[in-house]
Amino acid sequence: MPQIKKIGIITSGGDAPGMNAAVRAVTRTATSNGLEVIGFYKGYAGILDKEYTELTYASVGGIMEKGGTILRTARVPGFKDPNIRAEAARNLKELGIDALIVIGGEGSLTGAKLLYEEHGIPIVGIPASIDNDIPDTDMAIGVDTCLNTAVDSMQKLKDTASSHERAFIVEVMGRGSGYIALMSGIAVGAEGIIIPELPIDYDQLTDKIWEQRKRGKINCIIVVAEGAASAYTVARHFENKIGYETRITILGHIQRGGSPTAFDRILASRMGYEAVKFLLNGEAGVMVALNRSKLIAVPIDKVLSEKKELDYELVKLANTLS
Ligand SMILES: Nc1ncnc2c1ncn2[C@@H]1O[C@H](COP(=O)(O)OP(=O)(O)O)[C@@H](O)[C@H]1O
Ligand SMILES: O=P(O)(O)OC[C@H]1O[C@](O)(COP(=O)(O)O)[C@@H](O)[C@@H]1O
Ligand SMILES: [Mg+2]
Repeated sequence: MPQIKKIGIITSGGDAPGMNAAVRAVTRTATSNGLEVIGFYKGYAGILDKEYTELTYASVGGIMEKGGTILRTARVPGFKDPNIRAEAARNLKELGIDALIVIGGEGSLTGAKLLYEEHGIPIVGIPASIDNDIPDTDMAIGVDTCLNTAVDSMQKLKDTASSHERAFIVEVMGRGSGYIALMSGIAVGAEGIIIPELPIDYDQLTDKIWEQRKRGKINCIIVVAEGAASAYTVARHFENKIGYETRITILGHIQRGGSPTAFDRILASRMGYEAVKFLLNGEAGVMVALNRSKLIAVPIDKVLSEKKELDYELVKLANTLS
C-alpha cells in the first residue's frame, strides 16, 4: 500500500451516540502520526458533493460528549449504483485522500467494501448502529447508550403502569434485529418480549400475563421490536384478554439521541484509535471489531457475508426471570 498522508472520514447511515468520540479519536490519532484528516459531511453525499472540512487536533475538542454526529449523516440510495461509486472514488483521488474511514452500520460498510474492491481505496470500517446487527463485533458504537435510554424510559412507564394497574406495549427500534428489545426487556424485567427472530406466540404470552395478573401483579411491560410487529398490532391481540387496560408507547428516535454513555465513549475512542493504527500498519478492507474485550481487524467481506446471530440463551433467561 502507498504511504498514507491524508485520510478521509465519514459518518453514514443511522446516527449512533458515540460517533463523535470516534471522529475525535481518529483525528487525534491520525494528526499525532503526522497525517491530515478530511471530514466529509453527510456520509457518502459529502464525498460526491465535495462538502468537507479539515479536522484538526483542536477542532475535535469538546465533541466526545455530544450526541448525534458533527459530520452529520445521510442515507444515499444512489451509492448502490457503480457509476456513482466511481464518481466518489474520482473525487477522493482528486482531493488526495489516501484512505477512508467509514463509521456506520451494515449498509455503510457495504458501500465501503465496494469502494475498496472496485477502486482499491484503502478502507477501514468502524461499526456504529444502535441495532447491534453488525456481525463479528460484540458491540457496535451507540448500542449501550440506546439501551440505557430505552431502559430509563421503560422504567418510567412502569411507574405509571403500576399506579393505574395497566399494561404498556412499548415499541423499540430494531429493523431486522431483536437485540434492543431483548436486552432492554431483560433489564426492566418485561413480562413479554417480541422479536423478529422468533415467531410470535400470542396465546402463550396471553396465558402467562393473565396468570401473573391473577397472582396479583399490578403492571405489565411488553417490549416489541419494530421489525417484529407494530405496537398497535400487538395491543389489538391482547385487547380484553390479559386483565389490564392497555396503553401504547413508541420510543422512536429518542433511542438514537443523547450524550453517549461512558461505555460508548470508551468503545468509540478505542475503535477510532485502532482504525488509524490498522491503516498505518498497511491493513485495509477491514472492520474494527470488539471480540471478547479485545479489538481485532475482521475483513469487511467476511462481516458482510454473515448475519449476526441472536443469543438464544438470553431468550431463555428472559423467559425464566419474568
Ligand atoms: N448495497 C449497497 N451498496 C452500496 N452502498 C450502500 C449499500 N447499502 C447501503 N449503502 C450506503 O450506505 C448508506 C447507509 O446505509 P443504511 O443501510 O441506510 O445505514 P447503516 O449503514 O446504518 O446500516 C446508504 O444510504 C448508502 O449510501
Ligand atoms: O432514521 P430512519 O431513516 O428513520 O431509520 C430508522 C432505522 O434506523 C435505525 O435506528 C438504525 O439502523 P441503522 O444503524 O442500520 O441505520 C433502526 O433501528 C431504524 O429502523
Ligand atoms: Mg443497519
